Amino acid sequence: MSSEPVIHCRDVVVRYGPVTVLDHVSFDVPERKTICLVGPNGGGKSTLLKVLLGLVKPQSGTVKVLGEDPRKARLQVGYMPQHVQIDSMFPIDVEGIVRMGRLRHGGFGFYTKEDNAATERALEEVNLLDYRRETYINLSGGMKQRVLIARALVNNPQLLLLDEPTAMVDAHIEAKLLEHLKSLHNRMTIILVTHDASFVSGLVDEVLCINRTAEYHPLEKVEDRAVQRLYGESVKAVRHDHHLPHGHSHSSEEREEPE
Ligand SMILES: Nc1ncnc2c1ncn2[C@@H]1O[C@H](COP(=O)(O)OP(=O)(O)OP(=O)(O)O)[C@@H](O)[C@H]1O
Repeated sequence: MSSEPVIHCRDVVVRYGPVTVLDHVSFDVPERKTICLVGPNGGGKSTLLKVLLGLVKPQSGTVKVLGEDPRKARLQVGYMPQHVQIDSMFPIDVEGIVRMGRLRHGGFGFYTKEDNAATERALEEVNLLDYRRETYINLSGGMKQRVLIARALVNNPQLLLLDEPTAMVDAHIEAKLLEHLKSLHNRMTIILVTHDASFVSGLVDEVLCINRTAEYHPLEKVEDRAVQRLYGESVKAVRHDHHLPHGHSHSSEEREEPE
């Protein structure tokens, strides 16, 4: 592979009406790095992910994903959103959710054999093949999260974007997700947004702090007080010790998880 960065942003400006959300943001992400995005609420993290997905077009600046315009690179980018709105009157199964990741722009219609095989592989990867016919909305937070990861992986992407992947799960599920991300680390470039930065210990190569601007900080620097003032409390939690805090919990709804 070439040494071209997987992500290249130069002087990217995004405004919503009169409000500048990203102000001359410039950074590169080299191949097979795992980068954590941290920053205060409203700092522009989700907007930056949308720019990388080609969903938000900057007013100015250059964005290249895998050397292309983000919209062209879209099929090589896996995306796990924070939430998926599923109407409870529309009982889509696990397989249906994952297969959605195979939809091409304007390509509604029948799924091919390849689509079905890719769906199966992705479900196997997250160990949920036996749950393929279960109704998605009935699953626990941790299982839903794994289904969404399978959907993000279904095109065997070169770049994986995860928006708050631990937002709805308990500490033991976090630990499993961490192990899974470590296993993907050698295969693809990973960008993850998190408020729960203790989760990323031992996984991320660098932290990209976003607060209207973007700045890389090596892990050891983000505990610096000046950095914390700029980018908020979330930065504080990035540590090198590789344990998850005991009793740390986001939800009590978990049911027994398949290993
Ligand atoms: N579609 C939109 N129209 C107008 N303003 C928006 C839109 N999307 C986001 N914003 C505003 O842009 C700013 C940045 O939002 P963004 O969601 O990117 O931040 P964030 O860092 O992801 O925040 P959080 O940590 O709370 O998820 C916020 O002030 C938000 O209210």
